Amino acid sequence: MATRVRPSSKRCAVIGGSGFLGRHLVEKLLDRGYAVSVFDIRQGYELPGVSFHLGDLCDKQALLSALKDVSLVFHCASPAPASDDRGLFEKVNIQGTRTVIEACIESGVQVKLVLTSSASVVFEGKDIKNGSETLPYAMKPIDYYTETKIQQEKLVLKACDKEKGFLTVAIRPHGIFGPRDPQLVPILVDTARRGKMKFIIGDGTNLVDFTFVENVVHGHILAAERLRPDSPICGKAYHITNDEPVRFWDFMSEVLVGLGYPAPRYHLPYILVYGLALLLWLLAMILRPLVSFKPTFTPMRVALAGTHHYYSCDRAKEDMGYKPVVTLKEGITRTVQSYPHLRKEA
Ligand SMILES: NC(=O)C1=CN([C@@H]2O[C@H](COP(=O)(O)OP(=O)(O)OC[C@H]3O[C@@H](n4cnc5c(N)ncnc54)[C@H](OP(=O)(O)O)[C@@H]3O)[C@@H](O)[C@H]2O)C=CC1
Ligand SMILES: CC(C)CCC[C@@H](C)[C@H]1CC[C@H]2C3=C(CC[C@]12C)[C@@]1(C)CCC(=O)C[C@@H]1CC3
Repeated sequence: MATRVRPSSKRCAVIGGSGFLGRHLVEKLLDRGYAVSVFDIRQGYELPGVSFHLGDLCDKQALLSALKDVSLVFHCASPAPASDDRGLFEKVNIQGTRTVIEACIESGVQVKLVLTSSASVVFEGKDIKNGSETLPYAMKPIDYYTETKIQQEKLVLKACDKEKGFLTVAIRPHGIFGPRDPQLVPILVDTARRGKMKFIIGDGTNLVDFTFVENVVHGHILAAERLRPDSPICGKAYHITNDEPVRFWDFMSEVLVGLGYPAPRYHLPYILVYGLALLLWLLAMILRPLVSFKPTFTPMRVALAGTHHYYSCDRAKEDMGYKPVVTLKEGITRTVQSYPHLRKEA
């Protein structure tokens, strides 16, 4: 009978480790003495202590070689929400996550899987104020990305099996920002440079969670280290936020002004902008075979910009001792400083 090697508890794998969150997670894991195997479709950087395994997470054989001798797996790979490609989301977030689960189970005796889910799995485009993890999954998710993140989270939590030694947990961050973020600040600045950030959608008082990337990393590592058969976190989902809901438009203004752009000033009714965004989106879908254009103000972005959506992280505080490690103010300062190339030229 073949003997199985018990994996080193200080070796872990980060699927999606070349991405924004993944790389921050890898850096913190290295600080904490872990050796890290990154699995991704691209190699984003080089670091001592990190081995890269390039491949698609839908390919089980490729995954199995990256998970060799690993007892802890973080899964934070996903296509970008802006890609709006239903087939790709289904393939990567649903089929790919099934493959990740199978590979984890086949690869080791005791394996822990920490999934990066999203707080958006309960968001339907209507106000959520201090939402807890007891909220039901969205019946009408706002886009394909969210639809497949729901399926992905369900798969991972359902797979938790203490008898088989396969332990899972899902972290639900919201609005991650920080140095090297490829979407929030770059899209915001691009919109400002094209002169489209003059307007506030709605009355501007809607509160939202924006979460500094290091707090999201902290939540992942706490979850990984507390994930044991006797722990209450097995098979559960946890909101990880900055615990400082902020007005969406105050946050945007602070980042814009920090980078030298004017803050938006004029108000437009939410329902009008949402209706226009929906029309444009439909038009883009119909014309897709002939011309390709990507509207900036998608229905999803307008819904996120014009409603309340902030979440309670009390469950993470109680079960994992979570507390944000970087304040919103400090997070914004560090983020703005990290983008000198996006500053408005004088
Ligand atoms: N950013 C945010 O505000 C939030 C993000 N999340 C979740 O956090 C996670 C990380 O997001 P973020 O760091 O922003 O995203 P990134 O796009 O920066 O990182 C994801 C990484 O996964 C890679 N990847 C995509 N498809 C595959 C595949 N088939 N096989 C292997 N690797 C793949 C990407 O490569 P490539 O770049 O080439 O596509 C990228 O390197 C995601 O699961 C996302 O859903 C949740 C809440 C909020
Ligand atoms: C054009 C402007 C109205 C908005 C510019 C900023 C937006 C690009 C971002 C504001 C809120 C962000 C957000 C996400 C992506 C970037 C924003 C839309 C997510 C959709 C990323 C993935 C998730 O899981 C949820 C996030 C919610 C907030």
